[in-house]
Amino acid sequence: MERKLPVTYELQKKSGKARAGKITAPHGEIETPVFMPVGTQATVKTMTPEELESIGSQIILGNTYHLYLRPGDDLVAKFGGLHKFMNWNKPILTDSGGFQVFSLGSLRKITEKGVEFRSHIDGSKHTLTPEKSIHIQNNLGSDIVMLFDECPPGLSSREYIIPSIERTTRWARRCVEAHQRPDEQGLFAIVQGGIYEDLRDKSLNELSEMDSAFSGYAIGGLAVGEPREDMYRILDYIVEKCPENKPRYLMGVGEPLDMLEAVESGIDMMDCVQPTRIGRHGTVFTKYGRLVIKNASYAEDDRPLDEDCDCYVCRNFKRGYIRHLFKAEEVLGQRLATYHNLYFLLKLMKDARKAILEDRFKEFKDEFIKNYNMGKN
Ligand SMILES: O=c1[nH]cnc2cc3nc(NCc4cccs4)[nH]c3cc12
Ligand SMILES: [Zn+2]
Repeated sequence: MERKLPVTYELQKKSGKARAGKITAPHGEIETPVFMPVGTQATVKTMTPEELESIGSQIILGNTYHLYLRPGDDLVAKFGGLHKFMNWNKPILTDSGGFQVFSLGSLRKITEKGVEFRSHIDGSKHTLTPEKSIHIQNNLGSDIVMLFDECPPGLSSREYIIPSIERTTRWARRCVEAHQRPDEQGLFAIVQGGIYEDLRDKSLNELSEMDSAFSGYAIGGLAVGEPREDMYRILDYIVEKCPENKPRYLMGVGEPLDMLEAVESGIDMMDCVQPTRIGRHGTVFTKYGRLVIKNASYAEDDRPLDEDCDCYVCRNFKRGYIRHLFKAEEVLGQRLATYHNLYFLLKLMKDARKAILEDRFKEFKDEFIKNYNMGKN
């Protein structure tokens, strides 16, 4: 008989292809659409768990590659797993590490067995395999475990992608076999196929053979340098073909306009390092587009970062002050910009959810895009 999956999804409302729903995971419920802040090394950089909760974070991401290299998944397990180690008591999704090996590791070699690489920290040699990736994620104790996949470089040829999909499918079978806690940690599939509709079908069809093992489906292989219109075309094609009764997760997307396009195609979950990374460098999201706070024009500007934002930062600090903090290299500047950027994306998803529930998502999206493209700051 079909075993009960540890992560389940309830579709609550559709507005076009856009969906509002609720994910139930071992560490709590998640209202979707949802943005997932990235906590690479067991911390969402510069934020405390208390601050993350206060801005409405429902689920965060941990990186298997980083935590395996440092401090080691065995040590995290000794502390009772990642939730206890970092004092985050809501859901956590861990990625599988394959993508980070290629975006961070060096001297990589990909074989049927897995991926050989040298650590970006100390150059030590390692091999990550489907089994090893799943066992690390079992040690971390995340609510959602990602398959170990290959994300072909952006704009790879069909000749490269076809065999890559077939190996990723063989790896998927090995991940399902290796999973030690299928009743406690939900396993998500990752659909590949580049920018080719027929290869997206191929990947999804091969993974669907194992559907009973999957709590959700991720769309991989995007936001890796392909033209925006290709990403949108593929999303519009493949997302609605994923099972309607399971969450759909778009990996690596965190630009406001891309997020709304993804929601419109039927995506429920997204993650991206952008809001925290650009925040630390002084770029913030506002209703009217991005704003680079170190720009001299803001030196005497007594407006909040975003006059339409009701976050703690926008209610208490002016652009001139935050610019000063960045110019003086005061770490509070990085914290305030990060806090606001995360709040901005979390609120965008909350507003998108409300628009879907009221069946006016298209209007909501068009209005946001009109303002965001004004660029008047
Ligand atoms: O197919 C994928 N498989 C597993 N992890 C991913 C993470 C991903 N992150 C991005 N884009 C955001 C980026 C982050 C750093 C460089 S690009 N695209 C991604 C694709 C994948
Ligand atoms: Zn704000």
